[in-house]
Amino acid sequence: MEKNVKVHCLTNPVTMQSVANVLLAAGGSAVMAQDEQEVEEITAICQATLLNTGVPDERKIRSCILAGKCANRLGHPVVLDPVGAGASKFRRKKIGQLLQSVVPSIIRCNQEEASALLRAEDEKEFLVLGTERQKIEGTAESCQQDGDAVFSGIQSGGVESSLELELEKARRLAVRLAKKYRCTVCMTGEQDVISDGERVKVISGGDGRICRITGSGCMLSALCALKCGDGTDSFEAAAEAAETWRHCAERAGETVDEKEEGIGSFQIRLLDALSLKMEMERGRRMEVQSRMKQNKKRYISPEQLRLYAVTDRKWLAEGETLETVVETLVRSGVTCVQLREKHASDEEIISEGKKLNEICRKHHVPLIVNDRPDLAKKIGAAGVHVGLSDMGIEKARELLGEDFIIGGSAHNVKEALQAQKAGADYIGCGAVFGSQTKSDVTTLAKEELCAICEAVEIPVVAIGGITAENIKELTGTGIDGVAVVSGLFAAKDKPEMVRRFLKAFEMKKVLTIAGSDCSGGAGIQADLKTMAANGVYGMSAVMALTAQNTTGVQGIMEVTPEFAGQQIDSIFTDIRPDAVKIGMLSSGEIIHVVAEKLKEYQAEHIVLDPVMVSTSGHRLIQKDAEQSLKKELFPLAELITPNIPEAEVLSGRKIKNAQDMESAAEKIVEEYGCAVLLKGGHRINDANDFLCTGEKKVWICGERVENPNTHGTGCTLSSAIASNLAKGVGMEEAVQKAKEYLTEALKEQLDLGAGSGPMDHTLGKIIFE
Ligand SMILES: Cc1ncc(COP(=O)(O)OP(=O)(O)O)c(N)n1
Ligand SMILES: Cc1ncsc1CCOP(=O)(O)O
Ligand SMILES: [Mg+2]
Repeated sequence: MEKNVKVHCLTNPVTMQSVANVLLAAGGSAVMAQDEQEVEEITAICQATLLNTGVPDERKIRSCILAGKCANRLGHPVVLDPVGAGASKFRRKKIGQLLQSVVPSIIRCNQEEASALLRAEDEKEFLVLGTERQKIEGTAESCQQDGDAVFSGIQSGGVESSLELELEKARRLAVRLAKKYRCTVCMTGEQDVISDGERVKVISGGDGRICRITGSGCMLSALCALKCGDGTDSFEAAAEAAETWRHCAERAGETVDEKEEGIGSFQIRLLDALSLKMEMERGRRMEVQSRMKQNKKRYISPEQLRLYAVTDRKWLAEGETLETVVETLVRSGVTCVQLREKHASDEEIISEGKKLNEICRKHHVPLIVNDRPDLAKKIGAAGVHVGLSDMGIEKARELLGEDFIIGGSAHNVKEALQAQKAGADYIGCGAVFGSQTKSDVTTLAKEELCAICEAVEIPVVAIGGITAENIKELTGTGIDGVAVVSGLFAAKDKPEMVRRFLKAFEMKKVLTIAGSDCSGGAGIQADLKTMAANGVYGMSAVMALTAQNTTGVQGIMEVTPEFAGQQIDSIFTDIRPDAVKIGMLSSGEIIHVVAEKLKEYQAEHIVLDPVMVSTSGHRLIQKDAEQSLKKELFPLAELITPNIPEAEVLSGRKIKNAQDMESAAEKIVEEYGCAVLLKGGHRINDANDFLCTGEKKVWICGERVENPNTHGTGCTLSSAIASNLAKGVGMEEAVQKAKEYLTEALKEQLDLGAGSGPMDHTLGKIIFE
């Protein structure tokens, strides 16, 4: 919050004081007026209006309507908290009337209230919510995670948590309500769902104790009003408020001493957490401001360059205009916009630029003007992009001073370093995939792009022919974002296209289904370390605990098949993995459950390390389990990674040399239909593996590293391959990169334990100190 935002609160008598305190703690202030004779005057001197219908009566609703209409006229944001909207006919009617007269920016409600607001129109929604809802229809709301004061005394016993809707239903509910009232909905519950009808954000975390506090929902509504009172887009404001509130609840929960303190202390800690968070943010903001002042430079962060939309009217469909399309794109999540209209006159660029600038400013997205520093200045844009045949960067800086962003183009490392030296704030590199928008371009090789990213300190964006499909080929190049013309402007469904582009930047998630190695060198421990080092988010479903160390295995305790399945359910129903690595599964029953679950969830990119025979030749799983593995899991795998003894069992052939390896791998591919990476190991060669995918047969050569500590190399290799596949890398490159990672880990020469020790999965790098 930059300035002290005043929120006009028409509030709930039960929570009036809490609302005032929360606004003060968050750095704003509350002004409370309710009489019809003064509400409009007070609305006008505040920056936001909060309509909490609280304990409604005719006069209160009339005042809410007057204040809401006045705020609408003045363009001030209005937050509506329709307390207990479905609890009585009177409430339903009065809140309905209010919504006919006032356009809210945000409706902050719980799921019951959301349904009640939709109910008049669509009775079916209630049926979808199930019988539990019917039990309380027309009565009070449940605990509802936001503890609204009015109803905290009349909860209908025993139905609280069973009233929570499944997330998907909650999402649909929020989207429908947002569409119906053309506003943002901030719907609290087990998880908070924020939607403006197009965008949806789900927020989790917090602390269950918050629902035992009177008025926590009212306080959140006040935070929503405060956030949008400073001009923040209502969707962002609601999401920020809900995130802040859950964060504060978590902090409060952590600081309450459960033995000594009760719910009263929790409430105080909640306020403490809020004020401390705001203090910290204020401190950080001042630091950034003073840094910006010192540098006197407009700063563009790598995040702001993530999805950079570059205009070209030629891609617009009938009925579309640059303004409507840019508005849709930035609302959907585009992070930067460039006005690039090669055939427009100066006057047209200035007038179009001013309109786009307004839209971009509203959504806090920088507008950059192509080629012309002079026009960027006239428009008041955030910056300019100049190429090699335009005005040079130094000259542009002279003209614009230190406050404008300047982007430069580069096609090789030398040009990139020159642009950086000349004072560019970011670099655009292309055309990475050719282009139908710009004809006079040469294609920039991926290797050159990697070298540029490595060489410069400033952010780099790739440009040219980038689509939601081919963007994954840019994974691992080091770019900070992509600049896109036709891929966005010619898209039919633009919000969906933005979502697809942004998804490419999301952190990828990988699941390991394997056994634990308490000594940390192999099994799920090695898998998780490998995933972290390879930049993906690791998750694990533990199939067995082993007591082992570098000298051997001392004990095994399997989980039950039911529990094995339960873990996989927990993972897939919340954080869907982009790839799965399967390691040691010791019984046929567990293998069966794993196969069924992976089929049920249609898991992708399954890499299976068939831990059947140790490198020394010992069988590690029972015969029936081996059959289940072959019959049930191999057909689901994209790749299996046997060592030589395992490949001998699978192919039924002896493997004595490289040629035997090739024919054994081909036989396995033929029989089981999945790709095979046959690991050379010390019996044939130390570092070369044979990859056979059916279409392609290739030796993947690696560097031989003298290191006796090889505990967990198989787990590490397969996890690294799964991580690469999750990032969208093709199979051959995924294997090649995984082998390089393994080589580096071996080269660290970690030497722990009495036997064959583990590797250093961090490659000796400490990422936080
Ligand atoms: C982000 C971004 N990168 C590169 C370019 C290309 O600029 P330039 O080489 O000057 O070519 P034109 O766009 O002027 O045709 C760009 N515009 N944006
Ligand atoms: C301006 C520019 N510079 C290199 S390629 C290009 C055009 C990119 O357009 P598209 O994304 O439609 O290929
Ligand atoms: Mg140019």
